[in-house]
Amino acid sequence: MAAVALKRTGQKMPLVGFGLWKVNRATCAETVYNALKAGYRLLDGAGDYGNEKEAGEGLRRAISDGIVKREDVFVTSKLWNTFHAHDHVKALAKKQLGLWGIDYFDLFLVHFPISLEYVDPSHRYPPEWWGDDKKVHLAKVPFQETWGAMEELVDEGLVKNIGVSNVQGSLLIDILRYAKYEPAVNQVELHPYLTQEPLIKLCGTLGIAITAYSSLGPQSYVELGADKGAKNLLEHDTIASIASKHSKSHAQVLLRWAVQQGLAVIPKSNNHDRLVQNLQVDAFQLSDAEIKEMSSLKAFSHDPPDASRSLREM
Ligand SMILES: NC(=O)C1=CN([C@@H]2O[C@H](COP(=O)(O)OP(=O)(O)OC[C@H]3O[C@@H](n4cnc5c(N)ncnc54)[C@H](OP(=O)(O)O)[C@@H]3O)[C@@H](O)[C@H]2O)C=CC1
Repeated sequence: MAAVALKRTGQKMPLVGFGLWKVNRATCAETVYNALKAGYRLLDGAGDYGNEKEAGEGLRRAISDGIVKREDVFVTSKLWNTFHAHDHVKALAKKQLGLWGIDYFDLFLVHFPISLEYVDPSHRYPPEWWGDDKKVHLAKVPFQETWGAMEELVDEGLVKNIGVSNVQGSLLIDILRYAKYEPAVNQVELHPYLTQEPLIKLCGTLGIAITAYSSLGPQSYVELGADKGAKNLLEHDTIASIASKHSKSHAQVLLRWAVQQGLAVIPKSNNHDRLVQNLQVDAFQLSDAEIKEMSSLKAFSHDPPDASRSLREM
């Protein structure tokens, strides 16, 4: 499977992985087991997804059945916004590793570059480990403090690589000024409606790999201009026509568009046939003209996610 070598460690990150957001908790262990059996070698989880325990069960069952070894699977997890303070970072990473039942993450990302930190000292470790936003008082933790704690996770062997998510250019450049270990990955929303060209260029220059999420299109495409003719990307005529030329599904064409640009993708599906189909994006090639045509759909794009937007959405 195609992979990208991460800076500093040189570890290979598969370009196609399995996303765990909204994977039903009740069937998550089975889904993860089946994803590994089907050939996925990257699992993209997060504390916020609420299914890491079940994902870990699926992974450990696949290991004990001899389908994979731990070192064959690239496991990503993320630090949620309420745990940016120095002491919370390690506590959370350890808690999440415990849920998975593994002793290291291949990649640990700061989920959003905003912090909603508990300021009440009696809530040093909040009762609900993913946080109860009603009890949170906004207390901005300087990103440098969070990043320093992320670096300590590397030094202690709890994580192999560290990175960020939903980060735009200015903060990336800021991190480089104080980082002992530069971010290896930036995970962002990226698809033909939100092509993120300046960010791709910047990350390319800095040697930071990009993982694209929502590759099959934004969930909120209506906000992007349904009134101006914007369509669900999966149903867009341009995608349909390219897919039919290659005898591939619309989803495969959307995933191929990213992978062919060297971007990793992490499609999620609760449906086994779609899960299998999403892995099969290596056996065909889009032409440069097709990539360009798809990228031109960005006419309906919205501003990249930023801290204020993310805050509003929580
Ligand atoms: N860092 C961050 O802030 C974020 C990270 N992510 C990560 O990215 C992953 C993927 O992103 P996500 O936004 O979930 O969206 P995707 O683009 O992967 O999927 C969107 C929906 O498309 C459906 N789908 C999947 N495969 C196919 C197919 N072949 N044909 C038709 N429909 C299909 C799925 O429904 P069904 O299950 O019914 O198949 C799914 O709910 C997440 O699981 C998560 O790991 C996501 C959002 C934010």
